[in-house]
Amino acid sequence: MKDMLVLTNSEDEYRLISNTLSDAGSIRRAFDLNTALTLHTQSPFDLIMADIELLAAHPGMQAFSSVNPFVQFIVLCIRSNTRKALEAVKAGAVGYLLSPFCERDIHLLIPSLNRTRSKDFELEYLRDRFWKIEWMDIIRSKNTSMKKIFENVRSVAPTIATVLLLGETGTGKGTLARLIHWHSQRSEKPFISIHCGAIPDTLIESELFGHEKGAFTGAERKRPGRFEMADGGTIFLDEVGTISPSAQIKLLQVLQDGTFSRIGGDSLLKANVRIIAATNLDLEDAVRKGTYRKDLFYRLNVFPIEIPPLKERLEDMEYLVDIFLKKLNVKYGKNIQTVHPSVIEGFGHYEWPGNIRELENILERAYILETSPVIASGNLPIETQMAVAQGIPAPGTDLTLAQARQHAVNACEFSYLTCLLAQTHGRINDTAQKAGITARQLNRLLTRHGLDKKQFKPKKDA
Ligand SMILES: Nc1ncnc2c1ncn2[C@@H]1O[C@H](COP(=O)(O)OP(=O)(O)OP(=O)(O)O)[C@@H](O)[C@H]1O
Repeated sequence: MKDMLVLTNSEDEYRLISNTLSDAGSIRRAFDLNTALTLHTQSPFDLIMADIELLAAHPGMQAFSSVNPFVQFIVLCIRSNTRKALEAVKAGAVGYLLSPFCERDIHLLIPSLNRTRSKDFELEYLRDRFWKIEWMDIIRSKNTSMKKIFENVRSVAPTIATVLLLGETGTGKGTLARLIHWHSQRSEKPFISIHCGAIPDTLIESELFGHEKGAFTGAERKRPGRFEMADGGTIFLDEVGTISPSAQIKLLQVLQDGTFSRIGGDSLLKANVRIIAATNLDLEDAVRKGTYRKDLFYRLNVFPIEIPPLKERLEDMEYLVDIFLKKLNVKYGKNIQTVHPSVIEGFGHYEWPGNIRELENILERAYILETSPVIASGNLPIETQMAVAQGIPAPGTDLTLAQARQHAVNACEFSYLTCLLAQTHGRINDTAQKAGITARQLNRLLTRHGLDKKQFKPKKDA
């Protein structure tokens, strides 16, 4: 879904664009450049369709790009001004529409729009050189808090500062810890992760700091702990809020003096380890209640990063779905490229108590069960299906009847065409005949719904 802005004084053009692209995302309108820039600064747009005269072409595009470097432009321009439109394309616009234009002209621009966006994104980040290419998908976000988080990660990753990651389960704390490690000076050294909550109190100290032979019953051999294993690298202490009081003391010692000793050992060992900790507990509250050491909390809380739950970063739903489908296609080889737009929209009505992990799991299940090239709501768990159903406009919403009807028609056409194309393996003539329309009409519908017949061709065995 895109956030779009139409900058025009023409009522007809605005109406045509908003009707044609209503399914592609949210659309706002401005009548002059200043208002458009104010709206863009408040909440950056992905796509700006602007009258070339109001946009003032190059300077206008630069002003928008300085807020969001990935914003794309389509210029609207009268036929006798084609030269200006071409100049705008040379200056970076992805296309132009010559007035009077029609619905089909708008649809023809959409595939190049998607292509250009991802290429620009990659080029921007390659130029930037800080982020490693394999992490580019993860750091992609439209959400203001997440963008700030990635800026903070960029500042803190190369240092040795202790980082405390806060957030509900499944929000990506472990993923962020890895991101920090892989962008630190220690990336060639080990990243050792330990889930403190999963280890019994009696074993946690020995897991973290190791033990000497005979230190306790069953300690038949000397064993190094995770801090020794992580030497030179990073240790990730997941669920650090759960560790026992005596382990808290030992951890405090590492944070204060950089030293520790194995259980049953006398000698002090040096810890050359960067600590990243995570918790979904309210540690400040635990300190108030006296169940967590205040001095340890302050030592851990040097650079806190709070990750928002998924329901507060719904703008990223499409990016996340994209990442998971790519992974699933590699794992299961089915070549499912999309999730039905109504499903993505419906995801916005769900609470996501398990956050990104829950999204990943339900997509995997739906992927395995899906027999068409598009994931539809039928294979989702019932509570998610109910949320998706809420996204379908019903009487009483703020849509007009005409808009609600158009929405339903689009959804129906989309699922009908994907099922039929799956049956005919993307053969245009067969599909058109079964649908009772001409091949030309079918091609027009495919363009309108962003469907590509190649997606439906049977895969050749390797
Ligand atoms: N930004 C992201 N993009 C794509 N996938 C992500 C992202 N963040 C997390 N994930 C995926 O979501 C799942 C859960 O993430 P992760 O284990 O990092 O969460 P967590 O907050 O550490 O969970 P817990 O508190 O239960 O340990 C993982 O499979 C991870 O790959």
